Amino acid sequence: MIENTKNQKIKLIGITGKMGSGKSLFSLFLKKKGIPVYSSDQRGKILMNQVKIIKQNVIKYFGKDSYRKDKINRTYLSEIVFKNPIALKLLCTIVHPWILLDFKQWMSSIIRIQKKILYVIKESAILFESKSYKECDFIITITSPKKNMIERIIKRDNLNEHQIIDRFKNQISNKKREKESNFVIENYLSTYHLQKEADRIHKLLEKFITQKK
Ligand SMILES: CC(C)(COP(=O)(O)OP(=O)(O)OC[C@H]1O[C@@H](n2cnc3c(N)ncnc32)[C@H](O)[C@@H]1O)[C@@H](O)C(=O)NCCC(=O)NCCS
Ligand SMILES: Nc1ncnc2c1ncn2[C@@H]1O[C@H](COP(=O)(O)OP(=O)(O)OP(=O)(O)O)[C@@H](O)[C@H]1O
Repeated sequence: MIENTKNQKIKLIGITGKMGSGKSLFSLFLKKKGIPVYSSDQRGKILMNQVKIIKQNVIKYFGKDSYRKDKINRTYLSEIVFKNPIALKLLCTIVHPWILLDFKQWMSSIIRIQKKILYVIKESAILFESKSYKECDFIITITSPKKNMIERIIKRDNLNEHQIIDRFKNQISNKKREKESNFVIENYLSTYHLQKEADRIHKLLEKFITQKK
């Protein structure tokens, strides 16, 4: 929970789920309602391109090929880290402190600009693994059948099934996520259905938050 300048409390909602579960789409539906969304994936990659120390460390430990034309070489790094948990941990150690700092700065700017919002969203595939869940007031897990997730990622990204499975192996089980979550959204129907679920959760959150004040 974060306090704005008027001592109003803004709740932090964590949205998580395995790769391709639909957490970005779910967050987008809430964003369209005016809810600020911080995407850890997106910001992580921007920071890897922009922050000099990250760049220096990534090159130091993973080699010059980690960057191509000054941009992070996602294919090269993915091939290394998603096959090797120790390498992934090292990359996370380099990048995550910067994501945490960036999130704090983002939050401060939201508090300055937005006076009326009740909650903000932090979207992260690794909300639990990174321990960020501890700062959240409510946690939403998006789940999908494995088959659907794989189909969607193949359609969206230039990845094959083996590469997708390698990433899944580095993510905690849905059982563990669900245990710590306030809401679990099953995304196995249409995107229209997911949108309706986002509407329902938005109303519930508004109700809970205003009741607790
Ligand atoms: C290796 C990188 C460059 C690959 O980039 P790419 O564009 O292919 O993937 P992207 O970052 O969009 O992530 C896509 C999905 O991969 C999975 N994934 C990414 N990082 C991790 C991780 N550290 N642990 C487990 N799964 C991960 C998530 O499901 C994520 O949503 C990138 O994933 C990376 O730098 N990851 C480590 C830093 C990190 O943890 N960032 C925040 C992720 S929430
Ligand atoms: N119910 C659905 N029906 C059809 N397509 C869907 C559905 N839900 C999500 N998608 C699509 O599947 C893809 C993956 O969804 P999304 O990007 O939201 O997943 P994610 O959990 O954020 O994945 P990642 O961790 O890789 O970022 C997107 O192209 C999205 O538009």
